[in-house]
Amino acid sequence: YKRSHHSVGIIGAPFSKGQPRDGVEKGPDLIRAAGLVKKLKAQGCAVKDYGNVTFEEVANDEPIGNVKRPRAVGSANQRLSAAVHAVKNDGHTCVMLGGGHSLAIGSIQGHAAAKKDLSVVWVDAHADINTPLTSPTGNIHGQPMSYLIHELQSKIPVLPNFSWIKPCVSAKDIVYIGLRDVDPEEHHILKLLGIEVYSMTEVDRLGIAKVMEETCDYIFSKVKKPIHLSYDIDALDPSISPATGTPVVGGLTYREGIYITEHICQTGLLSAVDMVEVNPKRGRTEDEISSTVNAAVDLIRGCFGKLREGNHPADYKMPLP
Ligand SMILES: N[C@H]1CN[C@H](C(=O)O)[C@@H]1CCC[B-](O)(O)O
Ligand SMILES: [Mn+2]
Ligand SMILES: [Mn+2]
Repeated sequence: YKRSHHSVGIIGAPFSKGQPRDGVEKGPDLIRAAGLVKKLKAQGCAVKDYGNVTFEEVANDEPIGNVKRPRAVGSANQRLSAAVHAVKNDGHTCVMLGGGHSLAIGSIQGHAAAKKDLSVVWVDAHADINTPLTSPTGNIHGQPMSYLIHELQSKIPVLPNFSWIKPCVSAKDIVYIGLRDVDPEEHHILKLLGIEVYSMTEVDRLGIAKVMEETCDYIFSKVKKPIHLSYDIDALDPSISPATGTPVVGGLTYREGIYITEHICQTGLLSAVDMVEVNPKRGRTEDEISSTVNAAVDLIRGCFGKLREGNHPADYKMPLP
């Protein structure tokens, strides 16, 4: 039984403007209300909740090209980046509760500011790697990776409130798991950059255990880097997590989703995790909302040592008669 002490810093990022559906800003407080802090403490973690980042209102945030809400998204991510950097400087593993996936821009940027070279494991039905010029919708939650990857910077136009972003991830340090709805332009980018992808086809073909074994072999084949796990709740099958903005059938089972976090945890290299795209307004019933929120909580608990075999404190002593 591997004993390791987890120190967790939680940041709420109630932000929805990287995508068109209201409600995703409710994610952080819903996940807290489901008992995340108490449950992490109960499994032996030290937990500090840094509260929610406050985001400035941006008026007249007209699209640039087809890119929607660029000024609000750039400003929000600059604030989030500073908050994540501070949590890392305090020595915690950072948990960023979204909010939409555009927030990965600030989360990864702030993480890289503190830890330099990162490996990124992106668990998602989608690649979120459109550039502002390839995006079919202009929604920035489909683009966050493009602003972060060194090899794509020649393809990124200047955007207001985006000039603070410094590309910080190399294509070779990225692994995708769960892809099943990738735009043609994104597919071209993934192939062009030779990015490691375990789509749902590979999950079916190899099984999740082999996917995780190969993922870790791949990211550790060179020097071991701190892991940034960016988990979009829509990676899970909509039968488990329907309350999300862009659900896609044929997703990860609850068990596969948890296996991913258990496996990442045992590497001992998890340094930051995003849990994004929980949107209560996309749940048709309370049960759909609670199933989605509880899955998010359980995935985070798996990141910090919760095992399905059970756990017990290292210093546990059986009661004596
Ligand atoms: N249908 C996908 C694929 N590409 C689209 C886009 O770029 O707007 C959608 C993005 C989902 C973002 B999400 O993964 O953060 O939910
Ligand atoms: Mn997604
Ligand atoms: Mn996403």
